[in-house]
Amino acid sequence: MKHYEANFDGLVGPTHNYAGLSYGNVASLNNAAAISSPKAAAKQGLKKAKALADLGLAQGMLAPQERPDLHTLRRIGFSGTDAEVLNKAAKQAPALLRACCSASSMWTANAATVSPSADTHDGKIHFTPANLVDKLHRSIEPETTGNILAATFNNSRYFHHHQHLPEHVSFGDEGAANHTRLCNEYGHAGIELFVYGQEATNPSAPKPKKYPARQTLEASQAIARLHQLDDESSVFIQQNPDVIDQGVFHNDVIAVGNQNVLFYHEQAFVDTQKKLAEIQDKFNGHELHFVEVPTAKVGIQDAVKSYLFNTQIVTLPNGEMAIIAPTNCQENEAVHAYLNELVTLGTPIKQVHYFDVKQSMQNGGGPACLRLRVAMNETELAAVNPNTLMTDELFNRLNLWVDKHYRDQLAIEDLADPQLIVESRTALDELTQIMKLGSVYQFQK
Ligand SMILES: NCCC[C@H](NC(=O)CCC(=O)O)C(=O)O
Repeated sequence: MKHYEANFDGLVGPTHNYAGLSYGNVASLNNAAAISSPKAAAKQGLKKAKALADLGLAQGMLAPQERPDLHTLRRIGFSGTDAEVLNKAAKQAPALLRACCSASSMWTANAATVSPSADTHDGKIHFTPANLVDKLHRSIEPETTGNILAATFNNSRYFHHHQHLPEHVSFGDEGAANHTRLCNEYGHAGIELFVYGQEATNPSAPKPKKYPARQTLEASQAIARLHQLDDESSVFIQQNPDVIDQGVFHNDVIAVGNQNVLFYHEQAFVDTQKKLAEIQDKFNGHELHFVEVPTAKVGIQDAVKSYLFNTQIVTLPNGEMAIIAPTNCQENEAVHAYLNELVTLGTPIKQVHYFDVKQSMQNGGGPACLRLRVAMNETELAAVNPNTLMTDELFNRLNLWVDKHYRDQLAIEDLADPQLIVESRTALDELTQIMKLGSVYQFQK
């Protein structure tokens, strides 16, 4: 039986914009009110996804969400026709309108946490959409995320879909961005690392002083229970609160793992040595590579700016590992030098491939934020909705679809344009036909 780790990238939605919505995410705040290009953003993402498929990797796409989110605007009291709802929100509550227009579902690392069948008791792949309660614009994603995941992984024999965790800060959950799996081979049982920012039920435990810790230990533990993971194969690690205060709002901004490699910054975790020993112990004596990047080589600011750790580490068909990095890593001297050195260090990582995903980077989302990993065997992969899997044909179709429906430029004021509702719905309706998703959006119900 063959095994894969598929990446499901989030297709950038037609309203991609820079609204400065994510306090604690330095890029989002720094680029607030900049003019975006939804068309360029979607094409950058598609190009990266297609390049990974061309490298021989299993690659899928996840549909974006309906924005502006008229359903939420109506829920909070704006009434009338769609255009009236939008106009009233733009005048009376522009900040709420901006929250209802974000294309943030593109960062599918935050769509859900996924545990492959080799790790779970019932032998199914488990999915729990992230509730994303820390940010208003993201907290409106989970229900539709659940619909899209169910339409993509649409076979109950292999895929178990859970509801998102209760919508309270005690259960703040940001999905796979705070979850890494280490294993020998993708098809073998692995250990799942859950990295959290704070303990909700223990006020004396360490937490950041300035920026929010979006993930709680309680949420991570709930996911491990739901996904039927063993204690022997789960490790809970606290993220260093000091680095959260320096802009590391998710663990995937400071660490990433693949198979038997954990690539992380010296300052990433609390109790690092103890936790590495626990990982080693639970890994049952198999060879592990802890690739630690010292502050002396790459400081936290450089890591946050370049997104050195928001890279994807992938295993190529020839067994070598490659790093999929944003071009921002090439442009940062210290980081570029580090990556050039890394491929010579004798770790399994032998190649670096750079991609321009700047439209996403300007909102704090790198290559790793743009993808949700799903480790699968060939039977499970064959059970995935085939119209979501990247092929030459899907790539061409989606590029034409973007050309037809997406704007070249979008300014914050444009979010009040009722025409954007029509454009966005027309595009998404056509997309659900291309990807054969059925009715996953509110406007289709
Ligand atoms: N995993 C990367 C997530 C990036 C995302 N940025 C945003 O939502 C920015 C949106 C804006 O500011 O317009 C976030 O912070 O959750």
